[in-house]
Amino acid sequence: MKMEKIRDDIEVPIIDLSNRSEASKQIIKACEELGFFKVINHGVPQEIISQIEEEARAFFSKPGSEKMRAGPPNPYGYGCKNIGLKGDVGEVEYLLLHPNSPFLSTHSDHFRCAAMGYVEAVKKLACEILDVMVEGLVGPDPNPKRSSVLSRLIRDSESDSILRFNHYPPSDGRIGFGEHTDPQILTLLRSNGAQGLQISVEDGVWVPVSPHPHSAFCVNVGDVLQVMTNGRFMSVRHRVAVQSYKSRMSMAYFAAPPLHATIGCLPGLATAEKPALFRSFSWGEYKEAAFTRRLGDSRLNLFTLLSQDN
Ligand SMILES: C=C1C[C@]23C[C@@]1(O)CC[C@H]2[C@@]12CC[C@H](O)[C@@](C)(C(=O)O1)[C@H]2[C@@H]3C(=O)O
Ligand SMILES: O=C(O)CCC(=O)C(=O)O
Ligand SMILES: [Fe+2]
Repeated sequence: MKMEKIRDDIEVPIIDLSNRSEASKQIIKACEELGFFKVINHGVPQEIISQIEEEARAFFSKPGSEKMRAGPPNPYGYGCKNIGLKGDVGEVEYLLLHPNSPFLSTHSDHFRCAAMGYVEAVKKLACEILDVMVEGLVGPDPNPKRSSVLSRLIRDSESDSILRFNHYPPSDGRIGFGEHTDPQILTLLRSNGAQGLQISVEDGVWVPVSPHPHSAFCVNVGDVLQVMTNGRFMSVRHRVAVQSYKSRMSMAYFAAPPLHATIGCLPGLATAEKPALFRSFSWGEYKEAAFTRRLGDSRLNLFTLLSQDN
């Protein structure tokens, strides 16, 4: 068995969004070094968070037979232990929702309202973080078309963003969600006080992400953002292994472009010294590659421009 090491001397940085110019520098640094950071003073009302957390708790406390009625996840719906379609398993049950999908209509009005309210609020936050990132990457730009180059993809009415609720039982360290990268642009995660999320800083070396202070969101770079920043930002492998008598609940908003959007390096980030690392593709093409593979498979290498290595 591969030897593993846990490093608890590294902390995911906490970034205060109320100071935009400082936040911009800190976000760039975090995305280059760890691919993960937490945000506070993010503007998402606590009431909106509490409402959806309460609905999620109520959903997971229903009897199995009732939850099964919201499944199987093909790809949206309720799932238990099986993750994706290629045989990956973990100590987790989950609900995967596409906010534009009719699947939401199988839930109560309460649930639907709370989920839609939450999605609107986290979408706004994701867009703000992406605008701050672009500012840090290319400097302030009075042209809104250029400064919103990333957030526009998320605001688009055809954006393929999804919402995931995870519920992990108490455990002695078993794998709840195996190691993987998130395929989309950016992930915004909230969790209850039970720890379990770990990020990989090098092969076999894991950094636990401490349960976020009550008000924080944990944010991570997805594969698409790695491509759009020409590898400057890192889509980092992470996993969940709960070691607690408490169960862990998490909610992840995966901010994604529309299926037809073309994904390529942002203007100015590929240069003669650092040519584009990846070929362009549509999000639909990438998603198909992602969703037909194992959880831990690397997908970005399918789009790497190999000629650069030769
Ligand atoms: C095994 C898989 C589950 C996943 C689709 C995939 O084929 C590979 C990527 C997985 C992942 C990880 C991040 C998100 O939780 C997720 C919803 C996503 O977009 O990609 C899951 C997919 C899933 O659970 O269906
Ligand atoms: O539950 C968590 O903390 C993380 C889950 C995750 O990585 C995912 O849903 O992609
Ligand atoms: Fe993830």
